[in-house]
Amino acid sequence: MSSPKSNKPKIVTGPGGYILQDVPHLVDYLPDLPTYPNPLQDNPAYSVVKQYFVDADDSVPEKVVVHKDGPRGVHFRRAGPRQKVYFESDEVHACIVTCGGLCPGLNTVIREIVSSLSYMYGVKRILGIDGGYRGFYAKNTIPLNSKVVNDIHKRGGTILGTSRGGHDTTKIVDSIQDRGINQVYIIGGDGTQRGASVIFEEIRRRGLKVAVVGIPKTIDNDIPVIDKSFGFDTAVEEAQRAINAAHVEAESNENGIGFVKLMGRYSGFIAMYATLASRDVDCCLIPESPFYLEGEGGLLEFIEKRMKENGHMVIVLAEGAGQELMSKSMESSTDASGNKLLKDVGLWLSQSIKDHFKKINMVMNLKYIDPTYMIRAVPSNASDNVYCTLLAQSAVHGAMAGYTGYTSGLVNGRQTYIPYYRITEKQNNVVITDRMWARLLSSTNQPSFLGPKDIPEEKKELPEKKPTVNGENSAGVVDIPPVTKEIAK
Ligand SMILES: Nc1ncnc2c1ncn2[C@@H]1O[C@H](COP(=O)(O)OP(=O)(O)O)[C@@H](O)[C@H]1O
Ligand SMILES: O=P(O)(O)OC[C@H]1O[C@](O)(COP(=O)(O)O)[C@@H](O)[C@@H]1O
Ligand SMILES: [Mg+2]
Repeated sequence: MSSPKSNKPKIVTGPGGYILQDVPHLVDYLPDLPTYPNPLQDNPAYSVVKQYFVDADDSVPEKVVVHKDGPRGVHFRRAGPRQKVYFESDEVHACIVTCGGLCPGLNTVIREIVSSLSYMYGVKRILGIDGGYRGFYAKNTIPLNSKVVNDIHKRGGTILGTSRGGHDTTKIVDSIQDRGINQVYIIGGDGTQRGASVIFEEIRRRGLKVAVVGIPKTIDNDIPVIDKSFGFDTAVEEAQRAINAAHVEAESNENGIGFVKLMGRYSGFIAMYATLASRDVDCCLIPESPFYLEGEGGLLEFIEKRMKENGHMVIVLAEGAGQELMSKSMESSTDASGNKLLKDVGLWLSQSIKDHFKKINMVMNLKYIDPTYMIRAVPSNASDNVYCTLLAQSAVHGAMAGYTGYTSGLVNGRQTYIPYYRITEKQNNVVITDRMWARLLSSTNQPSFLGPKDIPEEKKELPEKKPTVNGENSAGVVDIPPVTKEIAK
């Protein structure tokens, strides 16, 4: 195991190739902290639960499908209430912040963090940070209690407000220290979790008794390790409304094309799942799967063929798809967080399709629907609400138990604590050589548009050998393109 005071990963190994990628704990750098009995043991809701405290040695495997002779592999610490806590109820001064883009379920997570702290641990002092990271030092705080958050899960967005950019570690940690905050709940995507990681490092460097907890939010589902992000199901469901409308328009017009653009900067999960769910989609285009327009095997040839066969079609496009096809001369810039701003591939592609049909002198009616922000702004659905609740409760149990520097996340259906480096090192992407994308291709009956040059070498050589993720090969991780992140303050 690495030295507890260092910022090296905490790795515990065991028999049979067992590896625990553990999360930091306050006692790693404050060894003499007192502990207290968990107040949950007197909570009537928990008194009937047979084993309500999680065993200290419980962990959750990252991969559930393993070869019979293979090692036990990587595990994460199981989330849940512990017998001893490192904070007394009166001592806790918590804060919650939401950062990055919107995602259905943000308000539910806020509500459930507040409820868990108040109802399970008797915490009375909870602050909302207004408007993302910069709210720590540039804005007033919002006092939160069960009454204030009672109804908020029925609303989209975040009652705390959010922002991009403005992450100034020193100012943020100064503010945490000055206000006497000792539990920080940070809800946000990949960028936010990177920010949380540096806040945690600074807090550890200063030797503060402050638990830093991340809760992963990403409508694009681009955060690795976790099964999926909260709000993703809601987004896929909401996308159905746009796809249905596109289908109705397409069917009702002569040679109609219904064309829907969905979110997905680098990861096409929303487009892929919305397509699979709908069954009305003839072609799905995502950032991970290159395509080309002209010539044999190109997109335009396929559209023409499908139109001649069916008289209408529906196309779903993720916003990050085909970016490389658009004019290089079009200026590309970044948002305040350093994320590359995308060119509008939807408008460009619909114009290219229109031009093509004009050229071949064929009647065609294209209706372009861009529901991107509508999908993101809705409240979360029932299953996401349950997910948000468990996520928030797990996050709170971990902080009360003294864990810090972690992201709370669902792994193979179990709540876990994941060290930041596993969340921030990679990005979750659709792996187009895996089974899920093949399922989509066979469902839409679209060509892959891939040439041999588009298939990674290792996939050509080792088609069968790679162990599957969750038994389905449904998602993979790739390195984040270095150009995407330049932090603007
Ligand atoms: N590498 C980083 N280090 C510190 N803060 C970061 C980093 N990347 C992003 N952030 C901050 O995290 C916040 C959200 O990031 P952003 O990329 O906009 O959204 P998301 O977290 O949803 O991916 C912003 O305030 C941004 O300044
Ligand atoms: O216009 P905004 O608010 O910058 O958001 C647009 C982007 O937000 C996203 O929903 C992802 O946002 P996050 O990185 O914050 O999760 C992308 O799909 C989209 O490109
Ligand atoms: Mg992001």
